[in-house]
Amino acid sequence: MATDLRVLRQDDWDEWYDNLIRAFGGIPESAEERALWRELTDTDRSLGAWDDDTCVGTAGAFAFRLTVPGGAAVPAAGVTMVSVAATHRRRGVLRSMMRRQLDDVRSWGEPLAILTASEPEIYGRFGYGVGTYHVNTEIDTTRVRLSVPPGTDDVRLRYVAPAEVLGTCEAVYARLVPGRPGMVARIPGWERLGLLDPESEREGASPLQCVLAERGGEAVGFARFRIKAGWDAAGPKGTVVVQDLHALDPAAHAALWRFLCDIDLTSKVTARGRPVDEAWQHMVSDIRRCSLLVRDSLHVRLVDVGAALQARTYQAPVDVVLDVEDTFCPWNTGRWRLTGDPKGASCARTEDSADLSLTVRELGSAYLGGVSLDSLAAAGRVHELRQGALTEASVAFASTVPPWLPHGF
Ligand SMILES: CC(=O)SCCNC(=O)CCNC(=O)[C@H](O)C(C)(C)COP(=O)(O)OP(=O)(O)OC[C@H]1O[C@@H](n2cnc3c(N)ncnc32)[C@H](O)[C@@H]1OP(=O)(O)O
Repeated sequence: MATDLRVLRQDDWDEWYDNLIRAFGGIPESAEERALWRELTDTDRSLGAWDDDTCVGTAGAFAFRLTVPGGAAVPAAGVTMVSVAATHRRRGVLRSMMRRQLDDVRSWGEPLAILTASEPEIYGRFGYGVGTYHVNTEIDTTRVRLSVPPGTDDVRLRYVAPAEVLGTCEAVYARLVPGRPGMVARIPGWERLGLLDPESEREGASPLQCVLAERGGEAVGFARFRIKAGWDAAGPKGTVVVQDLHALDPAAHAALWRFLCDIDLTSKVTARGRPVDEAWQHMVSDIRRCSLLVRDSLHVRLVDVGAALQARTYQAPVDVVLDVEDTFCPWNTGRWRLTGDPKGASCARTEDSADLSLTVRELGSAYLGGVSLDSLAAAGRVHELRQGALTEASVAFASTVPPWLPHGF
């Protein structure tokens, strides 16, 4: 049975989206959320697989700009809304969509494709590597106290209605994007996702609350969170469920975390998807009382190896020949000379002998500077062909600021 793969038409969106929702369990979203995803869907960049008149496969690609080491905002297809009907699974529908999609991304001139995976096992075969990790945490605030840096008490916190200060919060977010590899500049409408607050998804917690951090009347950070009240025989046992927290400086960061850890009638703070290097981890009195679960986050695929590698900078001088294997996108296969430093880079095809050999998947993992080539080599996934090349490249590819993607998509 052959399915027909075609670009999504506006009129087909409802059936297309229903296939996606069903593949994720079939629980309908609120009307507001559905309408927002419809608005955010770029139909010209989306694919549907059809069996006669029935939609059996979906895949989209947001037109993102991704911050890479050095601060450039590089076009990256944000692969999303991937699903195949359970009636048609494991017959190659996903593979056909990934084939068409990566060909499209290449034709659009976007050097990168990125995604957050429902299951990490799916996308490696298509050349994606895990490029960022994040931390989920649960802090026992009955036992943990924060030692905060100087200036924390100068930060003023106030409750505000989340929608009223959306523009202010977005301005804070926008200032952070260039400084952190892995962050994505907002596309229009995306900011409203952060305000979606259907009661059905709160799991008994309060409506969304927002606290703005200010210094001298200027916004320097914000936190959005919910409170899940709870009691047992010994008294209050509420949980603070953090949704977003962004701060422009260490004092604002500390003020917001101290506030969240200190709310009366709560004994726990939970936060998902936080950066691996977040400063609060070094302020707490007892790190063992803060469970830290590290998870894969952004999966990165170099669609155009040369353009991608020269779009970022390198934290130390590097001059290496990479022998790249890319079975799914063979236009990348071959030897590439990468020359770079903290100011810029060039990457072009070469006939020179190789210093390192690896697949495009390892390049995707190392690309944002959060996974070291050295550790990939220790796993047998990168091979050193010239002595010293591995250390040289590992040091150069690393990023002082670990990459972080603050949200899924
Ligand atoms: C970026 C995102 O949107 S992530 C969201 C992904 N979607 C979901 O998880 C929703 C539920 N799952 C599904 O809709 C489907 O099962 C999909 C999309 C994951 C897979 O679709 P299928 O059409 O069954 O995949 P297809 O038949 O093309 O498989 C291609 C290869 O991937 C493998 N594969 C597919 N799904 C999985 C999986 N969940 N885990 C491990 N391997 C998988 C297949 O075995 C096959 O391997 P091979 O190349 O070695 O033969």
